[in-house]
Amino acid sequence: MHPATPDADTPAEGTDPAAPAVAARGLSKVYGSGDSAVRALDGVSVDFAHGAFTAIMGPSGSGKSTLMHCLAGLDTPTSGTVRLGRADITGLGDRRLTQLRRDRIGFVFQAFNLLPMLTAEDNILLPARLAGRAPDRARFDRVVAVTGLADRLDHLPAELSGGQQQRVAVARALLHAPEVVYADEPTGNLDSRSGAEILGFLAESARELGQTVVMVTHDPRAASYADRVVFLRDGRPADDLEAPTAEAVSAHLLKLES
Ligand SMILES: Nc1ncnc2c1ncn2[C@@H]1O[C@H](COP(=O)(O)OP(=O)(O)OP(=O)(O)O)[C@@H](O)[C@H]1O
Repeated sequence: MHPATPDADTPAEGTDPAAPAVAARGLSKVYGSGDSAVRALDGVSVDFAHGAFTAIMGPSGSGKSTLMHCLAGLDTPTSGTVRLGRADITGLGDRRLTQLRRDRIGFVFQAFNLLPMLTAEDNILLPARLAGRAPDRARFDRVVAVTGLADRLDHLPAELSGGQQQRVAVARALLHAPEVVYADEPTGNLDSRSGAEILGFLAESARELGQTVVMVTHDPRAASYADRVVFLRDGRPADDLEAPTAEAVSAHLLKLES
């Protein structure tokens, strides 16, 4: 299905299909001050296109998590701006940021953060219920179909494999058609088969649901599922690779680490 098709995925207010889904301009982040100051990001400008699946990679300490946290409104940059669609999210207060994360962003982290006493279905629906939104049934059915969870909906997390639990977390993140899904090492706790499944779902959600996905990973094989890899070094974009293969990603990483 084409991302621009007007249906349950109608973009939220403030989006502009012609503009990037997310744009960072001159983003810097300094932790601490004086002699102990660490410049985690050093003037990062990068765009993430609508419906693209992008991996962020780079050596340890290169600023990947800091960049993702600033893009997602979980951390405040020292300078520079982040736009989500047309909206500049830098400088928003805590309340507005919390609301924006809830309404317009989805998160998939390494720890699945499912509630053990709720079924898969109730876990997927929980954020919508907490936000007081009536869940969109058509969207729910589509997301459940994409994540292959139809016959697992009444299971508790403890009755699901790690891969299935992570699929529930992905479905939960995708349900409200967020403008962007941020995934931080989403396969870190999974065996390679379950990891491949989750990456397949993220890639499919970009292709079939028009979902913008930004993923931090250390794994060249994981990055090869993305449409593009942005490499960081010392808090700065160092390289950009389209249609990555695991081999090409490894070669770029080796070059960056040398
Ligand atoms: N809260 C913090 N206080 C001080 N320094 C920090 C903080 N968070 C990160 N840093 C520093 O900022 C730099 C970038 O960290 P960041 O976690 O973004 O890197 P990363 O590329 O995600 O690393 P890794 O691959 O090891 O997870 C590092 O030097 C780190 O030590």
